Amino acid sequence: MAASVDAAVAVAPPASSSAVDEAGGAVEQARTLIGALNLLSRNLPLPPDVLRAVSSIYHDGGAGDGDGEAEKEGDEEKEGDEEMAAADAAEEGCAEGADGGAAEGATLIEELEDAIFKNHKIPVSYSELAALKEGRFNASIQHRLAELEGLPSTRGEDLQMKCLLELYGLKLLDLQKKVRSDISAEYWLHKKCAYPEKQLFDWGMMRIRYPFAMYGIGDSFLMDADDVHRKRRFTERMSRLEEEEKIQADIRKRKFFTEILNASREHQVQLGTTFKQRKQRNDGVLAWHVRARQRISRQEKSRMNLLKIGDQEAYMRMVEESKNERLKMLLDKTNELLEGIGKAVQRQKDAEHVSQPEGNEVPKGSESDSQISDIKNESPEESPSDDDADLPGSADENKFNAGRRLDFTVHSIEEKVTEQPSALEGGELRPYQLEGLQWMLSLFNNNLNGILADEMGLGKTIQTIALIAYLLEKKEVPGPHLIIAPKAVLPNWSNEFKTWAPSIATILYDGRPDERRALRDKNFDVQGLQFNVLLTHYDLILKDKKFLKKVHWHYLIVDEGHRLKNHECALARTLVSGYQIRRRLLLTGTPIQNSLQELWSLLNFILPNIFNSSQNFEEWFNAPFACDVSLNDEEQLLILHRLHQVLRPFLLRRKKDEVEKYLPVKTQVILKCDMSAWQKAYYEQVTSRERVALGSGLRSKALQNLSMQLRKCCNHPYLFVEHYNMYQREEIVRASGKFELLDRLLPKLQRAGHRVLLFSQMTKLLDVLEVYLQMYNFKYMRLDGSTKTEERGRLLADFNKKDSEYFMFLLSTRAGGLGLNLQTADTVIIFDSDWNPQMDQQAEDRAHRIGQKKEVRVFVLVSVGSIEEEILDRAKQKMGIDAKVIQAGLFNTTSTGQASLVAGDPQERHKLAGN
Ligand SMILES: Nc1ncnc2c1ncn2[C@@H]1O[C@H](COP(=O)(O)OP(=O)(O)OP(=O)(O)O)[C@@H](O)[C@H]1O
Repeated sequence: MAASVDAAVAVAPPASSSAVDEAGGAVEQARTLIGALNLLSRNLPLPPDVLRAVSSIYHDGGAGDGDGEAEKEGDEEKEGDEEMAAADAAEEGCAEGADGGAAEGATLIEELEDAIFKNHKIPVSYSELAALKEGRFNASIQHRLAELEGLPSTRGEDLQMKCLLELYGLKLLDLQKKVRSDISAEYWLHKKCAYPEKQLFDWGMMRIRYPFAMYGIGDSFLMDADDVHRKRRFTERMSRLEEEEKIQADIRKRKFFTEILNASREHQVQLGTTFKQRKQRNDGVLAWHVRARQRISRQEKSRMNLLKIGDQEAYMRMVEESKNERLKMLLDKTNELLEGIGKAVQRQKDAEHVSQPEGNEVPKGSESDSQISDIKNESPEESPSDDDADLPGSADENKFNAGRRLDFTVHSIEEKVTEQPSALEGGELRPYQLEGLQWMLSLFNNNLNGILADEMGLGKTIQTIALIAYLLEKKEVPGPHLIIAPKAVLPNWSNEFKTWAPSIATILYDGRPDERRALRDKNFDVQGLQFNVLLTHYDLILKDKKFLKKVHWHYLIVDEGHRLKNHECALARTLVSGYQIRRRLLLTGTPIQNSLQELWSLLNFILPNIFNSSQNFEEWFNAPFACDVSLNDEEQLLILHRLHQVLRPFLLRRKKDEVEKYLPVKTQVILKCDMSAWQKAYYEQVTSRERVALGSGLRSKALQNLSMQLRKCCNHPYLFVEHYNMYQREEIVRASGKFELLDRLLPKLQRAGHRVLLFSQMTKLLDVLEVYLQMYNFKYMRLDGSTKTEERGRLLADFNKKDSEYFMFLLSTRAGGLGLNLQTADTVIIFDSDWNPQMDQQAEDRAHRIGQKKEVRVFVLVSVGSIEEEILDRAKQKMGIDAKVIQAGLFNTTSTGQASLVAGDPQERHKLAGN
């Protein structure tokens, strides 16, 4: 205890000069301290007043200031031990040179401090304690340094050296601490950062350096005291680690984002490449489709071109190559039809061959002999028959040239006509007329019948007369031939026969019954027939069937053959069933008037064994005209071409602009006129009244009647009143818009030297017109259904004669539109249009025909806002069918291939004939 007190005294700070002034206080403090130490050495608790005094002394700074202390931290970490060892070493060194009780005194002081702190009621924080210890430690170092520096140099050399070493060692203490701390931190960081995944765990362990069990409950103060340095270091390290970690996290983040960025860039590049590839692929596919479409449309175009130029074989080859199943099916079906027709034709020819072995039909011309002999010498077995499926060439080839094969089958026996028969005296046949004659002769030679369908005014009458003359002259076929024509046309026929072939005996079988009986008595005598040709009209075919059917007619020629457009009509039935006729020839300028059905009826009439089913025909060929069948342009054209192939061998049609190049043109002008107030009132009344009538059930009749009444309104109101003569001259014009227009037009036409044909559907209107023309002193003639046959001839002759005084010819469209030659007129007025546009066209062509020298003007009068506008529209539609079927058909001889076959390679003929 004494030692402790001494030590306490020894380590007590030396008294300064100022302290001397307070010496009393210091003595007192020393006493207090000594008393306290005595108590403590006996393990007695410090009374509160002593403790307070000691505390106050201590806190006033006296106790710890300048003390050279050394800490003992037995369980401290290595670094702590090293520090303490260094401190101890320093203290040991000092002890040798100074008094050795200083360390012991310091220990007592520490114990005293600890006791004070233990008994201190106010808790001392860990940091305060740490700071206290640190302060004590530093003070002892400073104290020792001062001691060492203050030592006299007179001591022994060894001691002097030791003291110097200690002095330098202590001076290096701070540096040593710093170096050690840096090295350990670096080492730790290096170690920890090498295994970043362990960091969290290690950090946790660092924070809980010792297990809690090592400290007793309530030893938190102690724990804190132990950890003070460690925590500080840890705090530093932590902050460094955190910093490092932050940097690492930042680096990782950057790396991560860089990777993401790179990946996204890579992805973008990849996407770009993929898009590029996909685009390339899509572009390729698109380009392929475009090319395919272009190829298809090119193919379509070239197929259409082939169709248009009529190269069926090349066309069909292209269709075969294409993958168009629909076209193939159409071709196959129509091919079947063509094959069927071809076989039927062959059957008919064979049958005729057998039944007429004497063969009037065999050509006798020297030129044709060689061509025909082969066929003539053929036995029936050798000739191509319907069941000869083994015609040369592959089935495909047969399919490709089915049209040509049909053509050849029909016209297999050819006879070239180079000059007209000498009996034809009236003029010289034009080249196309000679071709027409040759075509008709070909049908005759092949035991077949046909339709001569040249445009009106191209000389069908003359060509027929030429055929009859040729048969008489070259074939020794004198007839008898029966020519049936509309009554109005009979005089024309009679005149043409007289003009062109006066040597051919012709009788015009017409007139009253007694006149006809007289004719029969004269010409049908027991020795035979006294005529070559009998001309009559349709009515008498029915009326005088009893007599006429007894004759074996060689040729039946029906002019205006479209009369037979209904194969069920009485005339057709009578001719087919009641008459003995070997050959039939139809003449018509308008083979199609309304529908394809009509055309089939004509074909059925001329060749009933071949065109025996309208069903197939219509099924396949009516499609382009049916509203409910959807066909594209090519399909329509194809069907029309196939139809033309069927028709071509049996139908010959030439158009004026093709063959009569010098014929002046015909122009049509539609003149629209307003109706007068009177006409409009009537028009209104008719429509409202008929509307009421329509409700009563008689719909179609009412409609027909309505149409007729409306057309009357459009023409003239006088058609509704009885005594129009009572009106004044001006009234007749003012009452009708069309008359007003005529009133302005006619004087001009007359002054300009034109001559006018005026056609109307209504004879009553012709009456009104007559009144008007008389009022104005226009010279006119009139022809309608009531005009007698002999009178008609005279009228035509008077009108056509040179310097005729007649300015106008009034004609009813029905009676005057057919067969008349009125080419001395150059103006045609269609006062009211027919529902059938072909009727109007026939009327127009009375003037526009061979012999016409001037341009022909056609004026069509139409009342504005009336039914007549609808009639015009309908007319256009109907003309469309005609344009498709007939006009586009190239039914001239060159396009039939017939001419080319005649002139062509004999091998080709043989090939087609199957020989
Ligand atoms: N080769 C010719 N030389 C001179 N005139 C001709 C010739 N051919 C025809 N004609 C004349 O042309 C006119 C019309 O001839 P044709 O009456 O035979 O025609 P079409 O075709 O029968 O007419 P439509 O169909 O109207 O009855 C007639 O006056 C006729 O005399």
